[in-house]
Amino acid sequence: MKIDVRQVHHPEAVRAFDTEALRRNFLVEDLFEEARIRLTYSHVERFIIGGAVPLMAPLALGSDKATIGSPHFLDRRELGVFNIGGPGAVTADGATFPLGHRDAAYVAMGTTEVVFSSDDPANPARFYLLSTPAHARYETKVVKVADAKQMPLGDQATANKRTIFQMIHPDVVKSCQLVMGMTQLAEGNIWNTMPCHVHDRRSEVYLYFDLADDARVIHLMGQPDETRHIVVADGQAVISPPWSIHSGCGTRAYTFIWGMGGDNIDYTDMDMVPMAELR
Ligand SMILES: O=C[C@H](O)[C@@H](O)CC(=O)C(=O)O
Ligand SMILES: [Zn+2]
Repeated sequence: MKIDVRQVHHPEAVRAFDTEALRRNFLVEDLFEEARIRLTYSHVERFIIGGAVPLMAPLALGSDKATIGSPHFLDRRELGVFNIGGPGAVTADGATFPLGHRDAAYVAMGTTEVVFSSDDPANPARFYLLSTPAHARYETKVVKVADAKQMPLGDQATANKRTIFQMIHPDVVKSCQLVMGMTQLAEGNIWNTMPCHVHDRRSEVYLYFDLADDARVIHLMGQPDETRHIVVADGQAVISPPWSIHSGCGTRAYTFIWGMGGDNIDYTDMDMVPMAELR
């Protein structure tokens, strides 16, 4: 198994990046390939960002000497799994956890075998994976989208009416540093996370999905006074370093999975950026 590696950058260096360099360093494309697990290792927060699309044969999550360096993927890590495809299951050390469309699972540190499967290869599961280093073993648990902590946000007038589903969150499941959930925009709404924020003590990854083939999200990144954009298609993820805003405007409504790691697990700990400071 080969893992694509992404380095970290000083924000002053990123100011000089052209479109191609921004995409090569911060956008994760081709996450979901049939019958494969694809992984990207980012030195930002040591996130591992992945996709698994099992067909007939289940797919086992292996480790990698060059990046992880432990015999098993989760020896010193925890894992969030979100199913954005058809019904499937994640099996952790022999215990099978069924995951329907948009359900999630938290997989505990110390799990030696993690296997992904689809119920029907004609309508395969699409598992989005986000992993961070961990220091303690908590409980592997399914979080059904119906059991998420829901938070309505935004307004139709500002085209940002949306629902936040907090799923891997201290109020729902215990984790070391991983905090994850999903944000669904209401029909006719296009903006996420605007007004925007930063949180220097935490990094974040956004995985955009539920976009038509010809729909795009114009994702905004960069320091608040040095913003850049990345044009994102369905099933692609953007890495947001601690110094970067993370916000987006779609050509129509979409859904995204956000995941954070870092110095605290307080979802509300954000430094709001005043509109007048954006450049
Ligand atoms: O730190 C929190 C994250 O950036 C997201 O949860 C924000 C988000 O989903 C939204 O405003 O739509
Ligand atoms: Zn954030």
